[in-house]
Amino acid sequence: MSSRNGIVRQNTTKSEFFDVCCKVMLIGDSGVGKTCLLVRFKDNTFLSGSFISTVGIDFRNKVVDVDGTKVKLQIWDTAGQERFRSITRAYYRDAQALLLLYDITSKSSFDNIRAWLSEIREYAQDDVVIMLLGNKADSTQERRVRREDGEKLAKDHGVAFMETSAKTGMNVELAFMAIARDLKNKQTRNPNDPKFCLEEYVDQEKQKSGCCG
Ligand SMILES: Nc1nc2c(ncn2[C@@H]2O[C@H](COP(=O)(O)OP(=O)(O)OP(=O)(O)O)[C@@H](O)[C@H]2O)c(=O)[nH]1
Repeated sequence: MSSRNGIVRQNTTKSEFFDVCCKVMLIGDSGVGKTCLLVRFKDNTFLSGSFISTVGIDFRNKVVDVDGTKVKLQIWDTAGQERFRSITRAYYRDAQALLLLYDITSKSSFDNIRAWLSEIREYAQDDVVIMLLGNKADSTQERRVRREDGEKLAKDHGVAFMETSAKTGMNVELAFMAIARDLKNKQTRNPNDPKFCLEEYVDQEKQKSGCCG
């Protein structure tokens, strides 16, 4: 253990020092791309080929740097299938952030977002950070959900939004890094520091990168 800027730096393995640790959960219907998004972020690769559904719950760690603070993201990848719902519900309470995914080529996965949001309200912490992601943005020919509809839904529920592609990597780093920044600020902010606004930050970063998502 070591100390930096008044924050106790901890480690679980020699190569994995961190200052703050946050639990992030990936949720959404089966097949929307939760596992692929996580693998893209963690290993910068795309899992193509046959689709193997997650059974129950799985997790991976990644330590990222936010303005010199090492943030350990413990990312829980949940099974989207209904039959595993009682298992995943049990993990909601510990999550500080939720990445809620739909698939832009699947109208039903988008329509189910309202039900997912109700579930979040019921089982997650009141101050949980939520980001809505419209994944598979590379599949332009098969698109069934307009970006504007995703934006509107997110706005109606006061959550940040972006479209992503686990296949091309579009916005994947941005989504996780924005969450890491928000959670780091929550844990290390002095009472007089200005509040961090995730939605504003995401909009600024999307404009900077010139990316439409
Ligand atoms: N074109 C495209 N395909 C994707 C993308 N992300 C995932 N896929 C494909 O979608 C299928 C499902 O992806 P998964 O990541 O396994 O989906 P999941 O949400 O984890 O599914 P469950 O584990 O059942 O909840 C796979 O065949 C992936 O190759 C993407 O960004 N673009």
